[in-house]
Amino acid sequence: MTPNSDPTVQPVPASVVHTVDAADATLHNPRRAVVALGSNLGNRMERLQSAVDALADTPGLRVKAISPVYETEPWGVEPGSQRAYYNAVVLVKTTLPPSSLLERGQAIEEALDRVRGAQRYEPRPIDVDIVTYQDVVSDDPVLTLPHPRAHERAFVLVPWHDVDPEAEVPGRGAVAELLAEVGREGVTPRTDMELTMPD
Ligand SMILES: Nc1ncnc2c1ncn2[C@@H]1O[C@H](COP(=O)(O)OP(=O)(O)OP(=O)(O)O)[C@@H](O)[C@H]1O
Ligand SMILES: Nc1nc2c(c(=O)[nH]1)N=C(CO)CN2
Repeated sequence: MTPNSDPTVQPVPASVVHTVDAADATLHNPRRAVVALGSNLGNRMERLQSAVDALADTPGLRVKAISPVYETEPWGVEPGSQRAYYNAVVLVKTTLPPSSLLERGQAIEEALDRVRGAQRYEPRPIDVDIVTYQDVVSDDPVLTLPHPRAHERAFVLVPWHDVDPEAEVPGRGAVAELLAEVGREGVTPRTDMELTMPD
C-alpha cells in the first residue's frame, strides 16, 4: 500500500509529533530532584521512613540516596514553642514533571496525616518539600524552584551536603558555601537512627 492510499489514516500533525517526542525524551531522560523531609509530630522516624517508602513506590521515580537523620531545632517559630524536628534529604531521579512531583509530595503528606492549619509553621507529622528540580528556576508560588528558603536552612543544607557535597542551589551557589555561611547550629546528627531504602 502506498503511504496515503488508506483514507482513514490521517497525517499526524507536527505539534503532536513534537509533544510525543518530548514525552519520549523525558522517559529516557530522568531528571534529578532533591526532596527535603521533616517531621515534628507523632512518631517522627516512622513518618520519615513512610515518606521515603512512598517516594520509592512512585511510578517514574527512583530514590538514589537517602541522607542521615538529624534532630533539628524548629526554625521560624518561638524557641521552645515546638518539639524538635527530624529532618532528612532524599535525592531522586524522576521522569515526572515538577508539578507532578509536587502533587506526589502533597499526596504523601496527606496520606501521612498532614492537615494544613491556618497558621504558618505549625507542627506537622510530615513535610515534603521540593528543594530543587534539575537546574530549574521558577518564581511560581505554587512551586517555587529552588525552594525559596532552602538556602538559608541548615536543616536542609546539612543532610543535603552529606549525600551530595558538590551540590549547587541554582542561582544561589554551592551548598558547601551556603552551609559555611549558615552554620550547623541546632542541627544534631542522630547516628542511632537510619532511614533505609525499601526492598
Ligand atoms: N518548592 C516547593 N516545595 C513544596 N511546596 C512548595 C514549593 N514552592 C511552593 N510551594 C507551595 O507552598 C505551599 C505551602 O507549602 P507548605 O504548607 O508545605 O509550607 P511550609 O512547609 O509550612 O513552609 P515552607 O514552604 O517554608 O517549608 C504549597 O501549597 C505549595 O504549593
Ligand atoms: N527544624 C525545622 N524547622 C522547620 C521545618 C523543618 O523541617 N525543620 N519546617 C518548617 C516548615 O516547612 C518550619 N520549620
